[in-house]
Amino acid sequence: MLEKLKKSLKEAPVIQKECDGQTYNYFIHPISDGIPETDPAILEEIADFIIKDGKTGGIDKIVTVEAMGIPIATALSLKTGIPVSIIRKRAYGLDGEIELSQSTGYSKGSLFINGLDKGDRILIVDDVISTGGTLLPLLEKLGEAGIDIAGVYCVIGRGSGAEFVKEKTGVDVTVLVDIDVSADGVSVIGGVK
Ligand SMILES: O=P(O)(O)OC[C@H]1O[C@H](OP(=O)(O)OP(=O)(O)O)[C@H](O)[C@@H]1O
Ligand code: HPA
Repeated sequence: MLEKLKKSLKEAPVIQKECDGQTYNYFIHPISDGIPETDPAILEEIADFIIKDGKTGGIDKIVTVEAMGIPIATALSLKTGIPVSIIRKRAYGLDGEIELSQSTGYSKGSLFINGLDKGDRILIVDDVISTGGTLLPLLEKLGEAGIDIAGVYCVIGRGSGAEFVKEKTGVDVTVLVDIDVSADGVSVIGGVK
């Protein structure tokens, strides 16, 4: 299961990023960074797994976060015919736009939700969950806006972000592959069976 993804993760280089006086071991992989290039067979493995998992029925929109959720959401959209809505890092000033603050282990910024309506039933997909500092505020804002979450998939999980989000929101985050990242590289430590 997801063998191409797992094999490629073990080959991912790691660099150090500094944020708030802390060093973050940042892995570089086609799914999380588009570098060196993305094998469509890996995108297909991911989309096929999510579809087989059975939560795409009755969904109005696949929702993802700019930038690296986009290829995953697009692969899923092409296979299911479900449209994609993208949470962007820039403001548009449209009526009903919702801003939220995002923090990762290496960055801070704002995200802007547009194009989702109260009562929409959505599936969220993203490339990575690490601290949960992106997904937690996003789920909170979507909840306040009356959006119905059918499922959340993060392809790569590192650290305890998924558990943190579950504890704070009650929402289950399905992580396809769990990894450990050190300055020496990436190891695959678990994931969906
Ligand atoms: O659990 P967290 O610590 O929040 O990390 C996960 C987030 O980090 C990356 O976003 P980034 O803003 O770097 O976006 P990118 O897709 O543009 O690389 C990734 O796409 C997730 O959204
Ligand atoms: O280490 C990382 N690499 C790529 N994307 C990420 N998003 C959170 N952590 C990471």
